[in-house]
Amino acid sequence: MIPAIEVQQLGKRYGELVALDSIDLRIESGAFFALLGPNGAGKTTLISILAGLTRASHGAARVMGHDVVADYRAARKRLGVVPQELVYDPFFTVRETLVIQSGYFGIKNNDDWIDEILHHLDLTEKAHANARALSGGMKRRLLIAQALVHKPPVIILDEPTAGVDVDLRQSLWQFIQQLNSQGHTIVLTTHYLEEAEALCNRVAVLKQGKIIALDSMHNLVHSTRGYTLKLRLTSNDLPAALQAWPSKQEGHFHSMQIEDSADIGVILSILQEADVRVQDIQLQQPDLETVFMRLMGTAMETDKANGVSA
Ligand SMILES: Nc1ncnc2c1ncn2[C@@H]1O[C@H](COP(=O)(O)OP(=O)(O)OP(=O)(O)O)[C@@H](O)[C@H]1O
Repeated sequence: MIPAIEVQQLGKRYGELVALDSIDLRIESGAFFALLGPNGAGKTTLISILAGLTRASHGAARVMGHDVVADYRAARKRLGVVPQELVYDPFFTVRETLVIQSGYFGIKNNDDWIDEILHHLDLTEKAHANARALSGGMKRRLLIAQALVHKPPVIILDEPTAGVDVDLRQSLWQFIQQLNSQGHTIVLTTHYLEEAEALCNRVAVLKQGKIIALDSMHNLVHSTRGYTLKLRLTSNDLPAALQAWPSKQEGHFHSMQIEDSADIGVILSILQEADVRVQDIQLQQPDLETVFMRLMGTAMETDKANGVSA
């Protein structure tokens, strides 16, 4: 099957700065894909190249098999991008904006689909409101609607839920999941790692223009061994016998890294011997956030070893 997105040795420089460092990436059709990374990692640069807004310095990128430069129109038609920045045309109403956007893709009589999008994004009541009169969250919803007017098989959402309230977030994800189950490929960048973990089945992590992890969400999250044991104790300090244990203080809790469940018994018996009582105990499985933080730490250590400054 043709991959939804295929990127080969793709690089982008801004002067001396390497925003993308010869990356290879294949996103299968039908995936719900998370593109993660800290600020400045290169996510938006990659998206801009795919959307034809930025020219790569070298390498190739294809959307549904169409080269984003040589076959720009075909590639662009297959892609819907929700940009990170709130850009909108202040002169038009919500509905007019969507009709005009449909026109860019040569689509006439798009009313039924526009109504459906407006409904799912809870914008029906604002259909005749001027775009400039919308709240920030509503403007973001309009951007999402604009990206969907031509029913693109590949949808890229760059931080789509920034500034969107909890209720709408839920209904937005339901809609996006519905589109994914109908066969649309979804690529999501977000700093809300919980959202990415719940929704996406594959993930790439970018750091300083390089892909430092690429795997299924399940494999990536379970690549980290061990658990976090959180303890609230009657004493502020850990007993001497536990001082060397990998741990940190988080509010009232001591957060301890343990390898396996047998460690729990060891820790509890040390506490009992030291006459320290446990007021609250929580055991946390590794999650995407733990893995992400570790990956960022490892990448920094590798950079230091290679003499790269952060
Ligand atoms: N037009 C530009 N001119 C110069 N440098 C740029 C330009 N656009 C991006 N950069 C730089 O390229 C690097 C990658 O930026 P990019 O916006 O792709 O990161 P990002 O992963 O999307 O970050 P964020 O999570 O903050 O959105 C950054 O160091 C940024 O400063």
